[in-house]
Amino acid sequence: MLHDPGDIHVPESREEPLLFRCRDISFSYGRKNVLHQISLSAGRGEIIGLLGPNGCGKSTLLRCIAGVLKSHQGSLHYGSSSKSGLAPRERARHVSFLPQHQLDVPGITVRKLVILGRNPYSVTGWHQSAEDRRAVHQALEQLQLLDLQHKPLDQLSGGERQRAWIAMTIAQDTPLILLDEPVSYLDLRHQWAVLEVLTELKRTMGKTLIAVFHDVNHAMAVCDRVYVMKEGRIYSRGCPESVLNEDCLQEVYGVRTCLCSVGEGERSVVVPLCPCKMRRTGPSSSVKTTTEKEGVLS
Ligand SMILES: Nc1ncnc2c1ncn2[C@@H]1O[C@H](COP(=O)(O)OP(=O)(O)OP(=O)(O)O)[C@@H](O)[C@H]1O
Repeated sequence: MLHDPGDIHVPESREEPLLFRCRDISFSYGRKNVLHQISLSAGRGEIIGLLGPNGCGKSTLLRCIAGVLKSHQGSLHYGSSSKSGLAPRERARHVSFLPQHQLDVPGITVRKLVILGRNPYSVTGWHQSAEDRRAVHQALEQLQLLDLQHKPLDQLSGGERQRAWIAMTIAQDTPLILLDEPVSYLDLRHQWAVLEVLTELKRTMGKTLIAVFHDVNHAMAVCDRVYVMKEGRIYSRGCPESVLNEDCLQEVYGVRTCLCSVGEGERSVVVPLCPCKMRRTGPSSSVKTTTEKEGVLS
């Protein structure tokens, strides 16, 4: 059962001006219908999370929003312009998009990759303006890549490469930034460092971000609103704390979870309850926590 009123055209009540909205987007790959009448909006300075199980259509939706795929039905608006009203170069000044998988660019250095993000602004070939240099330096600094900027991309680890692509996307300096699983290859420290960068982009520069997350706790921590998808439809949407509850996660992912408060109760985290095979079965269990192994627990 779908919980989302957006599927039946209920307008969202929003106080801030909308930066982006799409209405009734549908998309098929050949005969395979993947998106069914999706409506979504994003205000200025909002982080929107797209969540849902593998194959539910998140990347396809993001690619439709980016204009990489042309939806068969529905409308897209960036600010007051309809998507069809924007030339590709103009659109690239409005929307940047980091896909889930990137092409190999043999031999290119990190810095040169990030400079490519400035392409929509170049008027005289490859000459870089002071603004280009500032944006490139800032993106490299934000993604902690200054030390790696002259290294070829193909000599970096997967996570370093991911940060370089995010830096390129940020250097494009667009009001709307679309990110498909931006932290999927990153270690714990860099995951949270990148999430911090996304929050800063919103807070200090008023950027609007729409990002796919697989980790519901990432969405819980940084998103103002989330859209949870199931089988090509919006199942539920709203603020993360109210949407990402046990019932929703059970229904959408088929996983039992428990919502816990952390700190002084200012933040909620989702803890998946392990399936029976992994569950400890009592004192005879061979699985022990680190503290138990060290004999800290009696
Ligand atoms: N180029 C393509 N041609 C045909 N079918 C495709 C193509 N790309 C994706 N699909 C199918 O469309 C559906 C949605 O795919 P999509 O990549 O949008 O899902 P997703 O929610 O982003 O999944 P994941 O979490 O695994 O990245 C899937 O069933 C997938 O097999």
